[in-house]
Amino acid sequence: MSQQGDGAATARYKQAAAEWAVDGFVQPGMVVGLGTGSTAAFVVQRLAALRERGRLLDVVGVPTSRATEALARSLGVPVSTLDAHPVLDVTLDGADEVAPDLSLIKGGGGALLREKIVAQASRRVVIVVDAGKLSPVLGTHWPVPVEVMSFGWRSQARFLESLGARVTVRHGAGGEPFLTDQGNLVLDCAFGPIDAPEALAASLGARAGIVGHGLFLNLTTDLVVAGPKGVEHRAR
Ligand SMILES: O=C(CO)[C@H](O)[C@H](O)COP(=O)(O)O
Repeated sequence: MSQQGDGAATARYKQAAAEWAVDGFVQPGMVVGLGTGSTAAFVVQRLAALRERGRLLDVVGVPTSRATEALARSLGVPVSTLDAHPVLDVTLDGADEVAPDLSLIKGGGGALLREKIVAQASRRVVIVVDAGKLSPVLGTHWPVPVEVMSFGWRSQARFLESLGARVTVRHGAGGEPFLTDQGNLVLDCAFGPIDAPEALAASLGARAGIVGHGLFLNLTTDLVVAGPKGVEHRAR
């Protein structure tokens, strides 16, 4: 799932931002949260390329999805678990939409729950994006993914509609309902521009059956954004 499309220029910006972030934030011996999606894949590829040059050999990654774990293993990047490393030095991850205060919508790849767990366990959360992800107000360009248990999911859909969302059940490429790594459904909730994300997050967080949502508030410590003018770093 991709909002802006993955044109060649967008892919180049994602790669440039990912490489800048790895080079700038990953130090020898660190335990690094590895996000999910095409930008996070560039992070994993950079770590693998540096390993091939004999650098960052003792860095260990904690993947946020089975897909990222498979990629890291295939490229020879060592992986571990959050249980083995309950506090991470830094996490590098992408995002779908980034507001000026560095709050985010995430979960386009369906890994929102593990991504948030890993981000909350990290001393530093570095979000890596192409400039097309920047937005004046969360919700302007992207729905909020909400992960729900399949038990009673229609009840959650009605609840989300009562909050003002247009709700779509996410499906996989083959037309089957998309299931997260936890076996849950994702309801993509188009709210339009969200005036009060904290209040919305509180409502979502209080509802039984909702196991996670893609509003990432007060988690980003650093943003690395790449676009036609180059790479820019913003710290919160
Ligand atoms: O939240 C995510 C996955 O759950 C991704 O970080 C987000 O969807 C951005 O993806 P990409 O880097 O492919 O544009």
